[in-house]
Amino acid sequence: MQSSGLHVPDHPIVPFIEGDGTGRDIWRASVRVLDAAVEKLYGGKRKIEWFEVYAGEKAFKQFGEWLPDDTLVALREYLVSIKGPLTTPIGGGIRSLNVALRQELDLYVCLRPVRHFAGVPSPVKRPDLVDMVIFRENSEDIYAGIEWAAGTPEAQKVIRFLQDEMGVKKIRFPETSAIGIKPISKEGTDRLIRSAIEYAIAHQRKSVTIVHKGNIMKFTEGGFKNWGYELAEREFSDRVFTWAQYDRIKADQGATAADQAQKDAEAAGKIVVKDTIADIFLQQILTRPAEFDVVATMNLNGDYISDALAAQVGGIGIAPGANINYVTGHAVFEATHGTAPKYADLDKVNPGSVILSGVMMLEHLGWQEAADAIVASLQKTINQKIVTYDFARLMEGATEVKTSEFADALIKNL
Ligand SMILES: NC(=O)C1=CN([C@@H]2O[C@H](COP(=O)(O)OP(=O)(O)OC[C@H]3O[C@@H](n4cnc5c(N)ncnc54)[C@H](OP(=O)(O)O)[C@@H]3O)[C@@H](O)[C@H]2O)C=CC1
Ligand SMILES: O=C(O)CCC(=O)C(=O)O
Ligand SMILES: [Mg+2]
Repeated sequence: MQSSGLHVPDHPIVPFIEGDGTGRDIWRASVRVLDAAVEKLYGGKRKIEWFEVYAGEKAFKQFGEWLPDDTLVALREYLVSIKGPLTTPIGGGIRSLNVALRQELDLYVCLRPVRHFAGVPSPVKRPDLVDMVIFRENSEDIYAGIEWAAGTPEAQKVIRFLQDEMGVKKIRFPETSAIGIKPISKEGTDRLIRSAIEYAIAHQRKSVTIVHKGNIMKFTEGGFKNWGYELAEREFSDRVFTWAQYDRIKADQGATAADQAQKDAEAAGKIVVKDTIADIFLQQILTRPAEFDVVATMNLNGDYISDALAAQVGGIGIAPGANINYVTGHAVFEATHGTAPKYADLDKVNPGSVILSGVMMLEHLGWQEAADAIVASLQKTINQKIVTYDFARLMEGATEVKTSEFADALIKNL
């Protein structure tokens, strides 16, 4: 990583974590597709040197540790890596290894593009109108896992502090409450919103929508919204038009003038930075998806929104993502879905999400030709109605194939 960006050798060493559950089936299939595309496009001049590193159940079985230090050393050293999903137990046990990796490497953006591939079955009438890119803040929020279990001395201590020293009277059942903390900072918000706007500029996107619940959580989610607008106007004044500006023009000169100012800004190619409260956003992505483009939001909202939006374009079997620190160059590519344990080792699930995460990785490396070839092959394979169970159950006349066979079809269609 240099100030001009990533400099990628022709044979980069890329660490991978296979993942738990269905991760095993998916990784085996995905790596073949990625290698085949690179081989086909660059004829041996370029090649990824895969380096297995361990996390999750495989690491615990082999080394007695869920996230060995060596894994973190490798991910830091080699900058760009890819992983399968890792299991997080519910209500106890280890904390999320996925979150730990994001925190350890300070991967502050979770980038999840959502687009439709023609022919993929969807629950909505116009899935083709969904073309959004989620920028999910990845290091803060209630998601950071700062919480204490009900009945523990720690929870009691925090509750007593809140009641005795902060005058809090709103904890309904103080004796039996668990307590969680939701840190949202200006720095965290600034770097996320900056990345979202820079992406929107680089990819000629029309708008960035800040999604928050700032009417209720005024200082955390409301802070995110306000800091977002301030950052947009401070750092991108000649490239954006914000709804905060709109409101000021409306207050001074009336609604017609504000409308005209936005129209003029759009005609000049400026990016509209707007905001939406999270509950109505979840309705509007279904009813008016074409109005949303880049979406910038906090960690928990982003988690929910990414699965919801994935459903609109065919589900979690085709939902890629990346965890990125744009300053250090560290990036860990991973699917939006989890380990789907009931399907583990059946060679059944859709490897599309990890393969498309690999496509994002190839783009990140600047190997655009190989990335494009995989996307074209995926579209061709879907056109042939060769799909895994998740699509087959919703498509007429589909040929249902296994994970490995889907990879075979993709390679054939490259
Ligand atoms: N980044 C990560 O590593 C993530 C890890 N997780 C972890 O994964 C575990 C399981 O979580 P869970 O909530 O069940 O969510 P999952 O995403 O693992 O699975 C939920 C459902 O999504 C569908 N699905 C998932 N993956 C695929 C695929 N590749 N192809 C087709 N369909 C798929 C299946 O639906 P159906 O049954 O309808 O066919 C599955 O039952 C948890 O421990 C969770 O913490 C969760 C999310 C991300
Ligand atoms: O860490 C986990 O187990 C879940 C993570 C998750 O759902 C996500 O990042 O989308
Ligand atoms: Mg999730």
